[in-house]
Amino acid sequence: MSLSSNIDTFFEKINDVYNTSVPFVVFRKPNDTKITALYQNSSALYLLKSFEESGFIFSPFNKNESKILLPSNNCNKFSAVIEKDFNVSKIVSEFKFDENLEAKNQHMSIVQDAIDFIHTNQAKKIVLSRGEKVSCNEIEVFNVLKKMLNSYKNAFVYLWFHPKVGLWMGATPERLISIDKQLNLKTMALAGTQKFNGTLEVKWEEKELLEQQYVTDYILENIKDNTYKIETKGPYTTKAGSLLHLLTDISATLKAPNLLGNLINALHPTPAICGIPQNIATEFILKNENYNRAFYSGYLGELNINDATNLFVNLRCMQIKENKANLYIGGGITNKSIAENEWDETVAKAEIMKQVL
Ligand SMILES: C=C(O[C@@H]1C=C(C(=O)O)C=C[C@H]1O)C(=O)O
Repeated sequence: MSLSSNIDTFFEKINDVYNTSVPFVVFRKPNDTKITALYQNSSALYLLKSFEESGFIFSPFNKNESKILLPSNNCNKFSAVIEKDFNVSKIVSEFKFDENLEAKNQHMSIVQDAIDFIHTNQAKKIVLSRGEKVSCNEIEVFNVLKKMLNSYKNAFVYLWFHPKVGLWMGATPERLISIDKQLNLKTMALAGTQKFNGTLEVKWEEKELLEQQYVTDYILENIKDNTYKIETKGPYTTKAGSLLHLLTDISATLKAPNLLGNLINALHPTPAICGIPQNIATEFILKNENYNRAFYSGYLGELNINDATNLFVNLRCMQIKENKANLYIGGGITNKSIAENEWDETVAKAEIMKQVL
């Protein structure tokens, strides 16, 4: 059953849920004013068995690992409308982070290895990432969530918790796939990054144009067996917080409802977060990134809820443990990449989360 309440009651209720330590998720879709909470009536860990199930899915990056589901039939739901920005303290929490020379050298070194590997023509693009730990004096997760909701209106903003897994939150600009009752499908090719300096009228270099084109080509190739009426719009410049990306919107119609699982498996992981060719890029990532991506660059969202599916790629996200935030950030490497610029890109992406901590 879904209940609608006012926004203060909504946060009181979700705070109570959090205090009972049951699995839950709070989310708001891009450019929407509705915020929804879903919480389980036990602390069981449910793993997805089939893409025909209904609930909120939380999938790791690695395709071979289990996906977690908060199943609709074991969950309660409530929602509210956000009418205005939240009143949140403007005080930025005091924090230290380990953005030291060692982290920089380490990241630049694996980026350089990827550039060299790409020059051997075994891969065209590899997305490399890193984790960064931020220690705060205090993290009040619902306050952080409210800041994200205020600041990142065109992102999918969420807070996900499972007592057996941990607490994740993020504000992602990237839709993996949305499908409505009529089987109309929306996805996107998002890649290429530069800082926003007051205008969307910017020039993109060949490196960014190419790395984004790889994503568009891959998506079009991989949806074609299961869809028809494919249309594209773009690439155009889009803003995500203080960053700009290149975006191509892709729409189509799914041939039959039972093809959803095939389609998700055909899409994830796209070259926006993995690379080209997928198997070689995945192998390079798993072998060379010296940390576990876990749920970063996996996907999450509503699966078959009211006959609709809305999944997003888990980017601009962090895992919170007590007063530490573990940020996850990455970027696409091609033969035109420069290691130091790739480092700077991850620093800029980390800023998106540091701003709300
Ligand atoms: C990998 C990330 O972002 C992805 C990589 C981008 C890039 O390489 O320019 C841009 C947007 C996303 O597709 C991230 O935010 O961690």
